[in-house]
Amino acid sequence: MIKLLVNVDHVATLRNARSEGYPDPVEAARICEANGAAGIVFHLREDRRHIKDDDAWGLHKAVQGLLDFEMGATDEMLGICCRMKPHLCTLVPEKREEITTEGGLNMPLIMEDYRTRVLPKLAEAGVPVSLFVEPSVRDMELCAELGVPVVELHTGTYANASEADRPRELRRLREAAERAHSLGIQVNAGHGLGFSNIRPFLEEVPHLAEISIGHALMADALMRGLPTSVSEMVALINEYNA
Ligand SMILES: CC(=O)[C@@H](O)[C@H](O)COP(=O)(O)O
Ligand SMILES: NCC(=O)COP(=O)(O)O
Repeated sequence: MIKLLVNVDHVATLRNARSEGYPDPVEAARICEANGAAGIVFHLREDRRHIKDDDAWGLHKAVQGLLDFEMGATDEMLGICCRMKPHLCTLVPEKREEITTEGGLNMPLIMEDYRTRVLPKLAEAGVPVSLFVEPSVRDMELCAELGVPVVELHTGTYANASEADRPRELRRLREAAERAHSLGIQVNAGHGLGFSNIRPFLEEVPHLAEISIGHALMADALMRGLPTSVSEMVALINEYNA
């Protein structure tokens, strides 16, 4: 059963453009859940460019379904996440100068730090961890070595690929999903997905548990309304759950 989690970061982006206090990401989360989303994702960035700490805590209080807290693995974020105890903490590479997350974690580079500093803190707080990773078989094996229960496959390269390159990107996603599943790891996926590209992805990639969609869904919602965008995306995903 594939679940849709909606990322509400860019409700906060719109609010912050004028600092008027609206639109409210917590209210958006309520609407998403009322229209079939299984949960909510937010990314509390170090620079607080969209979601702020109060939003994060407001979401923690309001969300009835799954809450996925995306973050860079800084000591500050680990402290907040360990206090909050969301359903899932998705660790992502974060760069201040990036416009959005540009890819998955550099697995060989982070192994030692995650093994010794990051994962023990989250384990002690009882927070399940997902690593946002490139769809590569090697990286699935490194995730298994770290003992993480969940991965989120980065779908951004697929989402931005030309028609000619899409089959290759879908193959990489399929092979990574198969390897993660065979290693007993839950397969989530996200970044850059939306109505324009999700069908081939759902057709090709097996073992999906949770899909997170933010920017494209919020852009669609601006034109058609959040209840319509969310309920149509849930219905579309459910075609592949049948
Ligand atoms: C991890 C991921 O792909 C996205 O959720 C990303 O964190 C989005 O960040 P922005 O919302 O800042 O673009
Ligand atoms: N984890 C991916 C996510 O939450 C949403 O990413 P995007 O749809 O905003 O690119």
